[in-house]
Amino acid sequence: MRIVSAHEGTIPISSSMSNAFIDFSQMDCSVLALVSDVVVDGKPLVGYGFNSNGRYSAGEILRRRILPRLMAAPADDLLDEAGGLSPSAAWDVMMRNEKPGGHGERSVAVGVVDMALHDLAAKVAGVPLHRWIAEHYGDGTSDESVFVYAAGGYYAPGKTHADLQAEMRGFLDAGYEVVKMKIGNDLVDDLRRIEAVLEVLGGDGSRLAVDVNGRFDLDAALLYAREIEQYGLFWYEEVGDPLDFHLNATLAEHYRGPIATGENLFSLQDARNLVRYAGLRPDRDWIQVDPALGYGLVEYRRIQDMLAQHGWSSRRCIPHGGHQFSLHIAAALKLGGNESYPGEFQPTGGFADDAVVEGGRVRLDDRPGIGFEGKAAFIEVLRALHA
Ligand SMILES: O=C([O-])CC(=O)C(=O)O
Ligand SMILES: [Mg+2]
Repeated sequence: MRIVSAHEGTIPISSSMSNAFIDFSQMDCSVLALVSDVVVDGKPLVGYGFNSNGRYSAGEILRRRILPRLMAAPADDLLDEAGGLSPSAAWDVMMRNEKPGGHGERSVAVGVVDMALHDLAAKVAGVPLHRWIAEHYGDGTSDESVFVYAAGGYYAPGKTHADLQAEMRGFLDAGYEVVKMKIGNDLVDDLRRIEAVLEVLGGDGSRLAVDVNGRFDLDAALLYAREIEQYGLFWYEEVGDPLDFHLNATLAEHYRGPIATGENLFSLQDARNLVRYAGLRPDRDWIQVDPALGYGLVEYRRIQDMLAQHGWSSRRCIPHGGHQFSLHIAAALKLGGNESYPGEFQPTGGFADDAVVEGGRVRLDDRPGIGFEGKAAFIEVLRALHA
């Protein structure tokens, strides 16, 4: 098989909300279609990818470096020994003449292509991606359903505590059991917001995660830690700068509850430094590396191998991003779960339109590949790329 053409574009996923570090008024996203020469029912199979959320589109890198290398490679360089499309062989091609370190947003560009390659490989095999992953990289089996938590609770102009409560109630009504909200703007107001959400959760802090988005210095991290420890929260997320491992290690000495971080670490090397130096505790903390932002699933598997060598279970990983790609990865690599954005980051965010969350878990469906075809508003955008 051969990739006949690559079609890359940028779409807005902007909104009026903000976290403690950025607003999303200018947020956008790279999207990609890889058209193959494999024809089924009179149509070529096409693999689709996009770059999760939270980092801007990476079109320049895709257009100038990554896609030209992919498209110039002899077809055989992208295949495995059995003649199937090999995302790991393609990874080596895409990363030719790229120095180590300084991963920046190159990892985002490679992640978009890696997602499309995996979508295509599974479609060629005629199976849902989780099955393809389980067969090629896993133990041959996937979890039938995946734990998901509902992420939201953003700051937004005019948003009241009652609005926040209504949002969280909506998540519970939709079948979620754990919810996440943003904190980090103002201690007094944040404590009131947390208590408002706890009211909706019947006072059960173990069902509420809070996310600082990297805003705090060490003093603020410890101050908030002292204030929120009493609630017994699900986790305290990305408290300081993603690369400030010392801050995280000091926090872990003082805060007994679970800590989550890693959504802004984009490489094996960064994830390894996190595990080596950030004081994370394999019995309670969570690693949130997002395969779409961090060089794709090929790199994410290397991260999983590294974690296993350091005594970490894959069940301690719950990727950031709330996308369908990670949902398949979570099922096939037996992760702890996956993020979900029931309301945000449209049209890319969320799972298939017919996905049902029950008891805080979502079942995988049988659509071939990642299954963007089951997400009407998004597949329309993706198909327009190669129409
Ligand atoms: O607000 C964001 O950038 C998204 C985020 O941190 C998350 O989903 O954990
Ligand atoms: Mg986060």
